Amino acid sequence: MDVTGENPGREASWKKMSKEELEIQYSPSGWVVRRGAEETLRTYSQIGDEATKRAQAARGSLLHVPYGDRERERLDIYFPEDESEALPFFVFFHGGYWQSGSKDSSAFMVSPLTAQGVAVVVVSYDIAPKGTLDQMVDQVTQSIAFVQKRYPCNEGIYLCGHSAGAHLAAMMLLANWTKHGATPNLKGFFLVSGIYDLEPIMHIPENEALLMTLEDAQRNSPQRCLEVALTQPVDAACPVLVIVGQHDSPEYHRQSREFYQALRRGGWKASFEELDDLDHFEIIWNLTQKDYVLTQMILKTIFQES
Ligand SMILES: Nc1ccccc1C(=O)C[C@H](N)C(=O)O
Repeated sequence: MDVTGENPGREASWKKMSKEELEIQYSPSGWVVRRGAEETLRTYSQIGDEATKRAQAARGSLLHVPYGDRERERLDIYFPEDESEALPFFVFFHGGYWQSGSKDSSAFMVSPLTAQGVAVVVVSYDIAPKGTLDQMVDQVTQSIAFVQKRYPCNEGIYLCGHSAGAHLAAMMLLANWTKHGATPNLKGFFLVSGIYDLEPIMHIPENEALLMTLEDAQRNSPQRCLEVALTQPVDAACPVLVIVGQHDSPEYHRQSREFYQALRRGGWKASFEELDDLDHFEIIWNLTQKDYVLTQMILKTIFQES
């Protein structure tokens, strides 16, 4: 029993870490097992670049569509052969610590999903130092409202984010849609290897570009917002999959598990999946493959087979 009556060791677990240990815990490439860190990062961009080139070259896509006035407020839409507008839409937010990556290297899942009749949207947003976290959250909200307005007959909008992108997607569980003029038909969330409490990030070198204050970190932490807001899920039937790789660091595991638990307490239909023998990067680049366990999980959720 914890004598303080508080959650035993929870916040304390990272607050007791040295700066060096925090930096290690929050460096995903330091935990990979099959390649070196550098080679992993290279492979990740290579696979992303190639998948995106292939997807963009195929017919049936709308590229660089503006969802706002700023230069980075652009998205790509990839359609299945059957170009109906009554399709499920899978919207993807890339990772890269809110300071790297773009839609032009993140279209990993286009081929296996469009082959099954799902439209895929890949979104760019203003990464740091140009964009602040508040702006990124706002842009992501705007991009989803845009998809809803443009395709009002959609058969569901499914949000997926990786790493920092999982954070942005998770913030959408708490979004204020009235401000954006459309309530999206959200039918599912896939949160892959994400960060849901931003406070530890203030203490690692990545914050030099983000320049988060404690208030910024707290306001943009879905973990904290869920715990304090006590909002009911807009749709209690909407599945939220919190997914982490076996070879993600212990802090990434802790973040995913605690966010999953907060979702459950908040009444969300959340599930937690640890994917066997995968690191922070393989977990997303494998989405180029139709037989990959996560590709199959996504398709099952969209087409509701159990
Ligand atoms: N999470 C990511 C997602 C996509 C691309 C990079 C990252 C990184 O975290 C890079 C970090 N500088 C690393 O070395 O682990």
